[in-house]
Amino acid sequence: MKIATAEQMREMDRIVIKERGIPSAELMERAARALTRTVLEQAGQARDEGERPYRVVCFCGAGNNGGDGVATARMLLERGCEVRAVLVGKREKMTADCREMERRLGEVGGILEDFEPDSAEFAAWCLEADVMVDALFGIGLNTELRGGSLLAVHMMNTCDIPVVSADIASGVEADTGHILGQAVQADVTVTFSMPKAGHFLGQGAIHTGRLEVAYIGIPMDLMVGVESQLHAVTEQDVMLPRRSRTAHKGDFGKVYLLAGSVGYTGAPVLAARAAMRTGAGLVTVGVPAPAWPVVAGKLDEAMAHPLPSSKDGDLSLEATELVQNRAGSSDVCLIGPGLGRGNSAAAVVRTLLRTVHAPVILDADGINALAGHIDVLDERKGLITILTPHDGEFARISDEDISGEHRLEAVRSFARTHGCCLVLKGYRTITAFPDGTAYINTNGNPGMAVGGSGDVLSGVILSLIGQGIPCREAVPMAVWLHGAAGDLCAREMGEYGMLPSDMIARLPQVLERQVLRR
Ligand SMILES: NC(=O)C1=CN([C@@H]2O[C@H](COP(=O)(O)OP(=O)(O)OC[C@H]3O[C@@H](n4cnc5c(N)ncnc54)[C@H](O)[C@@H]3O)[C@@H](O)[C@H]2O)[C@H](O)CC1
Ligand SMILES: [K+]
Repeated sequence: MKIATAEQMREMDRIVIKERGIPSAELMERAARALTRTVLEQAGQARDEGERPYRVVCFCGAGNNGGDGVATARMLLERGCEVRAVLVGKREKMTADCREMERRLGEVGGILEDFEPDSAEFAAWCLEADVMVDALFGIGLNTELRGGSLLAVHMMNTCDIPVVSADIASGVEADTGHILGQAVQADVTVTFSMPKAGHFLGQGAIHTGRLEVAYIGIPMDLMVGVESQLHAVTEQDVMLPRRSRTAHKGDFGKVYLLAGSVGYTGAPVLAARAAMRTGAGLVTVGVPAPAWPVVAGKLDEAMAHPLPSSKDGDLSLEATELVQNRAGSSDVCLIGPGLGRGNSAAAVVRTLLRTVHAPVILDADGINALAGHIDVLDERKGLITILTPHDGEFARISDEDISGEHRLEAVRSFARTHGCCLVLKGYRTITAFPDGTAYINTNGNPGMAVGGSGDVLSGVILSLIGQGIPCREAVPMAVWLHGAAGDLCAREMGEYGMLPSDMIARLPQVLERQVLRR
């Protein structure tokens, strides 16, 4: 799903209103309809309306986001709810559409009160509310919250009542996810037409809660025409091709893994199993000889072969030629899970990068082998290299600042500079390509933050690329599928006890749901 900037949204609105003849107030009505639906849904989840009508308080700013809130208040009133709409801001600053919505609210007997933060009566009324609507600021927010706005945010965040935000949680900067002073903690955000980067990046992602994207009638050609290099990956974006009835194993990729060492025998097993469970045709695993009996004993379908190793069990330089031959005759290679940080293993990795022309996925110690040798990656420009670091591994190979809202730019900049695909793992994993296109993942949970989880991801990527899915689709899809398997585990067994092997076991179900039926 494409992500739009605040500027692109404003431009779309301008064209719709000026050139397509849809009045701005009509867009606001449609936005309010979507908000109203979600507010009623939220209220209905907490209690049955039977005993007394739902009670909703709408905090409205003076801009058009506030206008959405005022229109929502009217719709809820018409639906029989008890509603109070309060203006948080100066009356003289109200936009024309916000004023128009106040007039329409008056027509059905409602009023837009001034927000009185010190009113005990208002506070007591709010405490009995079923839902709060946050319509203080949307994409127009440009300075830190102050005065009444801050107090309204504080009320919403401390009342323990579900909050529905209009467009974006107030206080979150739409293009960065940066918090301007303080921000509303929404339970649900209903955004209009297209999502914004602030819904997914930095603290903004946390403040957004569940995100709903409401279509409010902006003509499709305008949305399709938005030139965006930023995408959010959701279930609708993940489509796996249906398998040909006449297929054989050669059609689904011959993939090679160079992984494992003494003490790290689980990583190659998890990555190979994940590759198999994602549908790879033939999986071969090269493992240093001392670790080989353990790895081979756990893999039935994959073919594990022992490699020359040093006395301490690390891969030795003598393995180079053998590995080069295996890797060279494969469709794609994954190098690194559990490979260890020995000098000879790192040297073998670098030689492979210099000589193997197949796409290479570097994970864990495969990435560490680039520390101080980033030129090896640069020299591969033109050949596909995919790096899947977590923050620590990324820090070892780059000087980029990955804190908060800098994360997206850091990943993009690295992918651009080094001509690779970079997957920075973590909450809202980001995948970037050399042309600046980036994908933000939207699923997953903290139960996935455990050793072995990354090995599963690299195995899924390996498998999809081996099956011929272009890198640009395969990598963001793999990240989402990995997250979906994790979410399924969390639902079934909780975030504490789930293991990477449980995620592998659920990959088949997750994949099957995404297969194109036509
Ligand atoms: N995109 C659409 O299709 C539609 C958008 N709608 C809604 O309109 C808002 C954007 O409205 P806008 O009036 O441009 O901005 P805001 O309401 O977000 O902000 C109002 C105004 O406030 C000033 N301001 C900014 N920061 C502060 C601050 N910290 N303190 C005080 N004042 C501040 C600034 O001048 C802003 O211009 C969009 O998000 C949607 O919710 C339509 O209703 C439907 C169509
Ligand atoms: K808002």
